[in-house]
Amino acid sequence: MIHPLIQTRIASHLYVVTLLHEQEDLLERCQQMADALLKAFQTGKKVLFCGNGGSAADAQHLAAELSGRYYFDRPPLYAEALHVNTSYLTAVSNDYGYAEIYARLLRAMGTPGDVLVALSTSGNSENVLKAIAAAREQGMIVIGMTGMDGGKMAQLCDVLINIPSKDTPRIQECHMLLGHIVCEIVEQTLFKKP
Ligand SMILES: O=C(CO)[C@@H](O)[C@H](O)[C@H](O)[C@H](O)COP(=O)(O)O
Ligand SMILES: [Zn+2]
Repeated sequence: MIHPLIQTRIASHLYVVTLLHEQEDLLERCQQMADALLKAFQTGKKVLFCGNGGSAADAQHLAAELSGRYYFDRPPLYAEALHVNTSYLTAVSNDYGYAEIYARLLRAMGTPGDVLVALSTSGNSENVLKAIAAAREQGMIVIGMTGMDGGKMAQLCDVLINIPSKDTPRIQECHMLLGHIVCEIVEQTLFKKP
C-alpha cells in the first residue's frame, strides 16, 4: 500500500513549482540573483550563504556547487556557508548568543561588493536578520530566499526570492530548485567555452 502522503506531497510540490513557473516577476528576481553573483565573482568578490536547519543544509549545498563544481570541471569560485565551523558556532553561541553567530562572522569576513545569500522560510529568524544588518554595514549585497510573504526580510534585501508557499519543506525545495538554476547560469556564463 502506498501511503497517501506520498502523492499528496508530490502534488503540493508540483503546485508550488507551477506557481513559480508562471510568476514572471519572481523569475526576473531569480535572474537578478544570478547577475549579482556573477558581478561578485567577476570583480574578485565572494558569496556567503546562511540559514538554519534545512536552510543551513541548503546554504552549504549551494556554496559547494560554486566552490567545488556544478556540471563541469572549471576553476573554483569563492563561496561558503557561514555555519560550517562548529568550534566557532559553539563558542559564539555560548559566549554571545545564537542570534550573533552569522553577524559576528560577517563583520570579520564581509567586504563591500560581497554577496550574502540569506535563506529563511519564515523570513524571521533572528540570527539571519542580524546577519543581513551586519552585511549591510559591511557594504555587501543581500539576496533573501524566503517563503511567500518574506517575513521581516521582505524589507531588508536587495533582491527577494519569496517562494509562493507557506509550507516550510515546499519552500526549501523551491529554494534548491532556483538555487541550482542560479549556479548553472553562473557556471555557464563564467566558464562555458563557445
Ligand atoms: O528543514 C526544516 C523543515 O523542513 C527545519 O530544519 C527548519 O529549517 C528549521 O525549523 C528552521 O529553524 C526554520 O527556520 P526559518 O526557515 O524560519 O529561518
Ligand atoms: Zn527541511
